Amino acid sequence: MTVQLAEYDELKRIADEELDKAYIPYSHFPVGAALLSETGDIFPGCNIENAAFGSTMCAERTAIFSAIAKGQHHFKAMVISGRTEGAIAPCGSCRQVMVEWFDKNMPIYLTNTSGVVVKTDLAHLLPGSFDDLK
Ligand SMILES: O=c1ccn([C@H]2C[C@H](O)[C@@H](CO)O2)c(=O)[nH]1
Ligand SMILES: [Zn+2]
Repeated sequence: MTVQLAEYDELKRIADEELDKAYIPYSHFPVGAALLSETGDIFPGCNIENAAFGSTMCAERTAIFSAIAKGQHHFKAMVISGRTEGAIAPCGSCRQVMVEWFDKNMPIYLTNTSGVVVKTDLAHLLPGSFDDLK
């Protein structure tokens, strides 16, 4: 599965843009995501916190669930961004949700706003995952 450089650049731009949309009154830790569907549409996501901390939604799942709600089931790439020192890393819950929707080798780019980019996939992020359907 190939992702064009222009597609990556657009995903990265949107993931970075989402950092300013994150609702983070509790952690002050913004996360941005952008998901490219097979149809070429891009679904943005930011983290959205809640006073009941467990009701917080991560940026990655915001993007994935928004795409599903639009009827998209097939995806080509995801970019995640953080204002972190190194590359941002998705939490365990997000990795499990990704397994439900992404191919094991779909490119996932873990980035920050200082130029770090790590290209990975679910085979590396969640090896040996529980995966009933595939
Ligand atoms: O994969 C992750 C991990 C954490 N966060 C958010 C949740 C919370 O708002 C903040 C601190 O955990 O970062 C994400 O958006 N994605
Ligand atoms: Zn998460």
